[in-house]
Amino acid sequence: MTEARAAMGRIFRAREPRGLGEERVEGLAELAARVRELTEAVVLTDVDDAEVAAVAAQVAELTARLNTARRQEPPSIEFGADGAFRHLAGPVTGRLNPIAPPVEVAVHEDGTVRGVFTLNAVYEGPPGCVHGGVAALVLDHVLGMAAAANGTPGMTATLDMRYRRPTPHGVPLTVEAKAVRSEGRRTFVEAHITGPDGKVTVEATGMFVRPVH
Ligand SMILES: CCCCCCCCCCCCCC(=O)SCCNC(=O)CCNC(=O)[C@H](O)C(C)(C)COP(=O)(O)OP(=O)(O)OC[C@H]1O[C@@H](n2cnc3c(N)ncnc32)[C@H](O)[C@@H]1OP(=O)(O)O
Repeated sequence: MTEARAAMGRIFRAREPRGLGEERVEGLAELAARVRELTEAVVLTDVDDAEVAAVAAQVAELTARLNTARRQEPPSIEFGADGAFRHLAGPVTGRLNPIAPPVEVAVHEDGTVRGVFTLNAVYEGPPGCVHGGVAALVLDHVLGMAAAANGTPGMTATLDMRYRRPTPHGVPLTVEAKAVRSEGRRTFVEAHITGPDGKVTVEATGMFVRPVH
């Protein structure tokens, strides 16, 4: 973990953000959670047209309120109080990003990254199933985290997916990733998603290339 932190620090030193502060993080995470609920409600609502129009007008007002003070960029990767890096506004694990499920991840001492998450109907592809591109999004992210946990963070150069069986939505899923080897600037990582029955639904391998600095 220390090696991973050093490597991440080297890459992000130039744009290491000021931390948001835990109180602000919790406030923004609460806002993102409410917007996630709103998004699901929009996808599933069956209220009448007048109510849809009224809610749309109210949501536009709320968006305008948030836009009265805007950052130039979303919060980037930073180190939390526990020393682990966190991607607060990322689209997979980011608690501050309403489009992130979010996947709750833990990085273990041996470099394995494990996450638990539930994808609701917002992420549907085929009826009742998670969209394959969303599964790829989740897997790419945890593969990247595992490359970083290995002390060899990098950009995704290749991503191979094997969709073994449909991934159901609305039920708890787990994801696990681990770096298997590094050669020069390249790190090879494997990952999979498991359904609630313990069966693997999707497998992925990724090759990550460490940027030159
Ligand atoms: C940056 C760190 C982020 C960490 C965040 C962690 C937490 C968040 C997790 C978020 C996770 C989300 C992550 C994301 O979403 S990352 C976003 C999605 N990925 C990208 O946008 C990457 C775009 N591509 C590039 O930037 C460059 O092409 C890269 C950096 C990949 C290589 O360009 P560069 O010019 O620097 O490299 P090089 O040409 O000197 O080649 C170097 C070596 O690599 C080999 N090679 C290269 N490409 C390929 C290929 N396609 N297949 C097979 N091999 C390939 C090449 O043969 C050579 O090997 P060797 O001859 O040395 O043996």
